[in-house]
Amino acid sequence: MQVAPEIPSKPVQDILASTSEDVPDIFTRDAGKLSLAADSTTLPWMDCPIIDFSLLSSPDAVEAKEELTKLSYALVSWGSFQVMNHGITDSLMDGVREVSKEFFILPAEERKKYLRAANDPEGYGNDTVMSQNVPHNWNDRLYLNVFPEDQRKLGFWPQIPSNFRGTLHEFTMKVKQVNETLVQAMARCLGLEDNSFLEEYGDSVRVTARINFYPKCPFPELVHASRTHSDASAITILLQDKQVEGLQVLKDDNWFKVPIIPSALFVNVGDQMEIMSNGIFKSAVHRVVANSERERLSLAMFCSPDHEKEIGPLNKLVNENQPRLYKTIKTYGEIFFRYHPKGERPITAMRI
Ligand SMILES: O=C(O)CCC(=O)C(=O)O
Ligand SMILES: [Fe+2]
Repeated sequence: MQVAPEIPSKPVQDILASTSEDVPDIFTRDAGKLSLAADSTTLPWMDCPIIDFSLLSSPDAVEAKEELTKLSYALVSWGSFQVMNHGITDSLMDGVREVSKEFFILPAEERKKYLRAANDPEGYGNDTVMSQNVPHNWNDRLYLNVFPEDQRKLGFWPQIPSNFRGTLHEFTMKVKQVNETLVQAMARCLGLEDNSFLEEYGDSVRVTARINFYPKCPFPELVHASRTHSDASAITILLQDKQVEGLQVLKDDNWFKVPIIPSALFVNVGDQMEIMSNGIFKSAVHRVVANSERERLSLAMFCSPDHEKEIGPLNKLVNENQPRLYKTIKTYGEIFFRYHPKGERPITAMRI
């Protein structure tokens, strides 16, 4: 498929600084269809299981089984859940939030050094948009390949603050461990060998960090902070803002607000796990709403199979009662970037 040309945009912060308009129209293209602000006050809170990570590998078989049952429910119903006792300290989580925030509030001249190129997601700036009908997100993000280490393009890694690189590295190594344990538990949920999904990852898990900064918006009901989407990953491990909500998850056609649970990580199933599980686990459809009072920061760590690895529904999950639902695919990340910028959902094109 031909890659459509990108419709260029600057970081939201810099557009705001250079215009007299409250909300420029590149952000409000489908404002007629939006009623996000009204929704946000009246929507119910998401009431999904909180998984105690430490119990997933408990030597007490009954305890471990109970936690696995909770996890199974979360994976097939919500496609997302909160995780406690994951082994990442509060001080590391605060540290990574802190260095991220420090980057986003640097003067434009300094931030500019890390701007991404057209049609390439890696680096700093607004997301790629390829259709005049698709609004830009009210979101500046820094998108970095963080693992394997030889995939890092350090030119995009901020030098200020000086502890940015070390802190993100430390956080990445911890997230990698959380991914492994969770993906093993997810295989157990389906009665499979622990490493069934990890083997599909190929030589190594790929971790991409997406640090999201959502500036305050004078008319939040007119914009998307992040348009409705599901992630391209196998699973996403998300560090939410500590104080400002905004993330919402879709379940059975209804939107739910995701609460902030201090010390917890929010995990969602991405498209590649939905494909590998032959549709048993649901990739979570979610969005983020803007806020007029406060800016918001989040850090999504996308854990995915190696780009060169072909993935598809696991053979053990395909049978007469469960026919194969998805094609075998490679480099899903690239497929994602052909569909999402046009406002389309890539996973629907992967169905047989
Ligand atoms: O900001 C959030 O809470 C979620 C961000 C998100 O969905 C993403 O980066 O893919
Ligand atoms: Fe997402």
